[in-house]
Amino acid sequence: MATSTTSLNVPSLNPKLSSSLSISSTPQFSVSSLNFRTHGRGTRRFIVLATAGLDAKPTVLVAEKLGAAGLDLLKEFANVDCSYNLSPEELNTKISLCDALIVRSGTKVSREVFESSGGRLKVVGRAGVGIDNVDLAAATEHGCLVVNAPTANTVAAAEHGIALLAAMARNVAQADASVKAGKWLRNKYVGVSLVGKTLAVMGFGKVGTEVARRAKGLGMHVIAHDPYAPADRARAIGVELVTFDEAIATADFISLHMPLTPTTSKMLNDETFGKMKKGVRIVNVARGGVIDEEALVRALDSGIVAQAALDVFRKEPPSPESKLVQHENVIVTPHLGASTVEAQCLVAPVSSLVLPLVNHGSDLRDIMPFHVSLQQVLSELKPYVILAEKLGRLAVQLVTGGSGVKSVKVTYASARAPDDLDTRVLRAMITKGIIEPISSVFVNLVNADFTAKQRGVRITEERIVLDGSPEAPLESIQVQIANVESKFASAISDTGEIRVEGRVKDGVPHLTRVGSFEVDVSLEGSIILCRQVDQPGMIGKVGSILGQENVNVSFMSVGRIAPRKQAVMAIGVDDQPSKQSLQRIGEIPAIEEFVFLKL
Ligand SMILES: NC(=O)c1ccc[n+]([C@@H]2O[C@H](COP(=O)([O-])OP(=O)(O)OC[C@H]3O[C@@H](n4cnc5c(N)ncnc54)[C@H](O)[C@@H]3O)[C@@H](O)[C@H]2O)c1
Ligand SMILES: O=C(O)[C@H](O)COP(=O)(O)O
Repeated sequence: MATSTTSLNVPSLNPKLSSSLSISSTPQFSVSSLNFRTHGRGTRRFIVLATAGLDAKPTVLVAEKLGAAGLDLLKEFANVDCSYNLSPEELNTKISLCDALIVRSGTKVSREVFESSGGRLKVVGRAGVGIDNVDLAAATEHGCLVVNAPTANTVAAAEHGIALLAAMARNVAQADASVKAGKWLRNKYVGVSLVGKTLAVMGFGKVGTEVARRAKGLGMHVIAHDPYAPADRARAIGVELVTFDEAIATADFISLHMPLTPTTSKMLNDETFGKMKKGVRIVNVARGGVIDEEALVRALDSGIVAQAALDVFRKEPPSPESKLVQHENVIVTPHLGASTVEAQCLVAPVSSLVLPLVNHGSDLRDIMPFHVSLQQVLSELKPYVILAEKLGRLAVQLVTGGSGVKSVKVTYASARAPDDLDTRVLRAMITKGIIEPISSVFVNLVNADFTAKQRGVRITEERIVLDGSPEAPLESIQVQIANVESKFASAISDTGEIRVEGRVKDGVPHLTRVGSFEVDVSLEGSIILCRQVDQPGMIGKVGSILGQENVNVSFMSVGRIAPRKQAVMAIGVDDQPSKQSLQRIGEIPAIEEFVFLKL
């Protein structure tokens, strides 16, 4: 019988997996091991799982340079095509001949790539953290798995942030260039000191935390802004969590470490630069898109921003004529945050994940820590899976910064017997909904529980067993987040938690409760929630503001405690209203609070 061999990166996939792999002692599998030398960190051992019965080696396209260890492993078990710097057209052509694709941040894995693959592409391996270059929705639609290495380059990115911070403060790059040009300008390149200065770390996740630790070692006063980070984690290393406005208004240095999401896109813009301390210095090793680059040039020219050090750009590579790149007070590096020998060694084994997923991706049971019938997920549970993710997404967007999401309770109401409904897929999707919008982690069925635990999020589940027909798997799903404040006070239930509840109606997920208010709005597009004093004409007023901007309203529903008392209006919109329209809605006298939520 022909034998092809696959390997599994046990440590980074799921720490529990080693136990589930003990099934591999069946005659179908043989297990051996492979050692990766990781510079300065000893040797890491990866289990290699040989699978009998698969005839052909998979073909893996490596579209960007991968560490030697990962490449060697791939070459042993797959046909490897290393083609770098492909144009989008070349990638689209090649992909139809490939089972897996490995990229870094430089390759755009667009919808066209998945469409061009004709169904052959099973896995995209991202040898690094950020997956904003992969169209995840298209990957899901095409049944393609995406895996990344979320922690492998954390230290490298943090070290690069600190390198840029110090180099910027002491004009290292400019001074180096001038000496090499034959000049000796000791008076021109007088720098500023770091000690005693306030550094605002924006995004207190993996990289942000490591930057904060190092900056404290340099004698800086470190504050951080992260709406979702728990204050106790910050306190533990002597960092104070503050609001966005406080962070930017008090900082001498700002270091950016949030993911690029619709909320963080162009977070630094004309308005926010205007609130900064004059002469602030900015470091960005996160993503270029979090800064409005034209606004940064204006802020540099006006002196609001004294200097900037940038590793990342909205478009990479940036145009060599870019005013920002050429600005004398800006130093730049070509997205080098993860580019250390050590980090590339650590991200390379992502290739060891790709191979088993190619071979077993159609039946995830082989690699999952639990057994779930994908058929069941795709048919019966599908709308509930979507509902679960969207409820998680809504709930986390209702949280105000400062307190951090730590305690999530999910309540399933169902007429099914407890052992007749496996809620683990739903829990994973709620975790995905809660964590993905606020982080660069890609949450899937395999890593959901581990990711939640790693971020200190405790998810508890409760079942309410209903009388009646068990034909539908679930009546409702409720998500509650405890011990947090909400940016929409009406989302807080009578017991003090943020509460959202949803149901599936005619196959479509609906939001049916916010806090103590009953609403009914289908979970498509985006949602505006308004609390108002119940009175005639409110739907018309809001509708006409949105209509003037050609924003299509898909659904409107009002839930009230009693006539003419407080009510919550939920408005489903297909398009994103402008800031001005949202502001006008907020200015309607009867509206007491409102929030815009993206699904
Ligand atoms: N330059 C590089 O080579 C390089 C290397 C590694 C990571 N990165 C990038 O750095 C960023 C951080 O990576 P990470 O691994 O620390 O991710 P992470 O998910 O661990 O941390 C991101 C943090 O940002 C926070 N956040 C989300 N929305 C926010 C907002 N609106 N305001 C403030 N904080 C917000 C999240 O709560 C989270 O704690 C990512 O964009 C990643 O792609 C770049
Ligand atoms: O998201 C990441 O992992 C970093 O931005 C590094 O990207 P790279 O793998 O292209 O260096």
